[in-house]
Amino acid sequence: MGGTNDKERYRKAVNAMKDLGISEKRVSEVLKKLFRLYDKNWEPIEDENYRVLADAIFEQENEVENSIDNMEAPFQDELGVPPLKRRLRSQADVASPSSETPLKRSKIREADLPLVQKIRSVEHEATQSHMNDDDEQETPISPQSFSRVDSEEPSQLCLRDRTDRASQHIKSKGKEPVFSSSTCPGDDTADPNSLQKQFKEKQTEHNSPQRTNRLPVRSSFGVCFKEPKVEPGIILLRKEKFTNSRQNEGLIKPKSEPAEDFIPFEIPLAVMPPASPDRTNNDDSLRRDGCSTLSGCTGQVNGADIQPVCVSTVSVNGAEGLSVNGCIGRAKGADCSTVSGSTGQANGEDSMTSKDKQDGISGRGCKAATSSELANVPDTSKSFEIASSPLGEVKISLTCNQALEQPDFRLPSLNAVLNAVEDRCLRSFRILDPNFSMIKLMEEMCKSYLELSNKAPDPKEDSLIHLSSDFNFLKNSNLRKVLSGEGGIRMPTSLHSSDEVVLPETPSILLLEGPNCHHKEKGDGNINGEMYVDGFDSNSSDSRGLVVIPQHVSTIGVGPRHDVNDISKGEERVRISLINEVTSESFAHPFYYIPKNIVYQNAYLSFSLARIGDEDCCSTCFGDCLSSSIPCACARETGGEFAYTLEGLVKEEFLDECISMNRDPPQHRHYYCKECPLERSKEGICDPCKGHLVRKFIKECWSKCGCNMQCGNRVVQRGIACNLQVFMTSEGKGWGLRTLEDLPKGAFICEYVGEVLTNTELYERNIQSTGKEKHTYPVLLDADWGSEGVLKDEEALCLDATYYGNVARFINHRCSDATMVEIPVEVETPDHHYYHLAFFTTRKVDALEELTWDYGIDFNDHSHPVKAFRCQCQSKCCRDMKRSHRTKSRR
Ligand SMILES: C[S@@+](CC[C@H](N)C(=O)[O-])C[C@H]1O[C@@H](n2cnc3c(N)ncnc32)[C@H](O)[C@@H]1O
Repeated sequence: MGGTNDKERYRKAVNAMKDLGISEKRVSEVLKKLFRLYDKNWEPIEDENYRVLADAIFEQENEVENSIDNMEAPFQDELGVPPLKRRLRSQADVASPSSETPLKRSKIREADLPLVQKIRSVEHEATQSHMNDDDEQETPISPQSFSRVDSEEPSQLCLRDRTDRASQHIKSKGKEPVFSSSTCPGDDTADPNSLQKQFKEKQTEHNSPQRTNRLPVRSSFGVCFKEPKVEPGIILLRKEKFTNSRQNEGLIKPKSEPAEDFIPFEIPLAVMPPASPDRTNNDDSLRRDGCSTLSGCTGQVNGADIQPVCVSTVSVNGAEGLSVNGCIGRAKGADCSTVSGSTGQANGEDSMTSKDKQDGISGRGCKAATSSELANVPDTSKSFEIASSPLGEVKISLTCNQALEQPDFRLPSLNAVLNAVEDRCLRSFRILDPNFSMIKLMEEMCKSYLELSNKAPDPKEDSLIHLSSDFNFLKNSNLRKVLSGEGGIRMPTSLHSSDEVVLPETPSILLLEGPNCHHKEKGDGNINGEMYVDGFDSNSSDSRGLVVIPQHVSTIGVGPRHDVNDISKGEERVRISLINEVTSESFAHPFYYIPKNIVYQNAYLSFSLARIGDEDCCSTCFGDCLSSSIPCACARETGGEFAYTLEGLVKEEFLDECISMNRDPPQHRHYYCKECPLERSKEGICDPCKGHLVRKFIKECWSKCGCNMQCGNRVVQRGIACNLQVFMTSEGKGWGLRTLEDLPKGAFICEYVGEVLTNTELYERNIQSTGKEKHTYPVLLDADWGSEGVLKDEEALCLDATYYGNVARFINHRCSDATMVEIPVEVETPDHHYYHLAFFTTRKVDALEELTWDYGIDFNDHSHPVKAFRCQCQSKCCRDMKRSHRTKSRR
């Protein structure tokens, strides 16, 4: 058993199923069972163009889907069903009472009973055999354990049987129309040549929120994982080394497994150690001008496709000089060394892909290696191929450096990893499209990479992406953090207290510009012709990174592009331009411009009209409240007088009080929480509350008021009205905000906009920080924290403008005599737990003057583990003592 004949037949079966869009892995699993069932006899399996095989695969898939559909969410979690999809699924189920009931879904067609039953028997037998080698007795499975479906039920027709359809198709493949319109009314898949299309549609159907029945777990239909193939340059090692206990858990292991001699059933993915310079450069026996292939797999290569159980080195290509973690495809015409391991039995030709053969390079330069050479292959790093361009020239792989050697390391399934990433994306990047798929995204990346690498370089442009030949830098990089939604920095900052809070990072992966790109703090950033990415550690040999971006394009690598003529994308009433007259640094802030706050996830914000009592609105007012002789109810908050003048400025007295509070907080009243959310979120002992300034609020009219939008008591809600510009500061503060027009004292500039987070969410964002980030953008909405008993977490709110924010995220700090002061403003809700933080000028400000704000940092509090930044505010009253001493001594 396990001879060439078997291999050929196995391969044929795989190819036949491939035509139906079924992955080799799925085929292998089922084939293995059938093979046992039919006593290693191929005929019944091959009969009718593999009808039995197709039936069994589809049936098994139906069963898995059904059982998962019927599971409780926690179990679906374990299986990696994405929460969004789960939500959609349950909505769809509720919305469609007529859709399949769980009972119906769990049914199995009567016609298929014997086959399924038999397979189960075999599985059962094998399990028993696995559990107790001496126990050869078959435990009968009762037919009653399978429900029956009324095959006459019309509503079942469309839903039911891809099994039937596939079988019919197989029977008459290529000869006649298979799916008659009578099979399923409205079915447009009757085209005999479009089975692939049909399965694609199945997939769409699965992913569609409108779907009324089930959403699948990831399967070979749901997401097309790239089936592993042996590429030139892949070293195949023994699969035993890469199995782990988890994978084995689900396996049926009969006493003897002849089928495994030729069917690589167990490990679903190629495991590829990435190119290490040592290996590729020093080990000539394994490298021949481009690629080496070792095969040590017991399951082995036969022609074009293969091989789940492969361990490969890198395909290093000579031609383009590109290597992405060893995953760039072999350059055409490169030689190939093939090494056969002891049990693996590939010859050079067999291990070539079909494309290789087309290229006419099959076997050229291939040489055999011994199993001792194979054993010398360092095995410290493993990569899992995840996605690739259509022909496999570019691939993305995931590397687990040395992780596999760790005793506790458990190889997660790719499904679980992808689901986790998709979850993170849903949370962190607001990706709401249920069809969003990481795999597709990565495939697009491969395609784009390929396209760009094939494009003749424009001599005027230095714009091609240079990817590091070693992606190990991801280990330490911000890029990884950002892509995974992690990131942050511990720094002391709070608007107005010296409390240390943990702040999120700027996702500073980004991508410097053109040939001049450099990072000030990291030397010239150019190592081996590659540039540093902002935030990467120049001391680490791993720090080579991405350089994208041609000089003339203001864009970023991850996130949106920004229009330098209006970074607000037209979301504000005025345009907000951006300019850099100081450095060559491009604008590379990976944030989304939002003009209004948006809740991130758990923050509790309730804007119901019912909560606004008569005393908190002016429902009988008309026109402009400020023109009325008697102030309306909305002035109650400010002591019966409106805070704004008829000119729309904050009244001087009110403003001065707010300024004074900021300049000298100890002189003003503080609230002390019984249990401070800031302290509560820290680990260890919960320190007493350090106090929160009792602030003066402005209350604006709102929707329950009778006045109009031009009412003088609606200033902040009308949005930015003056001409602002984001500019590069000359003092080393990075980007800043300035006015392009003269402004009077008390003028509204903008509000601080960002994601509304709970204090815990902010804390969680930041415990994942790397501590290297340059800029941070959180503020606390803590004005009311101390006034209530014990604040629930969902009521302890913060704003974080790191990923989503408005122009205020560019406002720099200035100690004490800043040009702006922040004032809390109520608009939608009369209570103080959520409010808008609005900036007003503290004095007359001239055109082109920087707009600054006192963050309230206590630079002298040395208990802070990390200082926010070295203050460059240039104020005579600068509180950063070191900075001011240094400045004085230089004078
Ligand atoms: C809210 S951001 C302001 C915009 C920031 N300059 C930028 O380029 O994105 C706050 C960060 O700006 C920098 N910054 C703000 N004020 C500063 C000051 N007075 N001196 C030095 N750096 C300052 C610090 O890196 C701080 O973490």
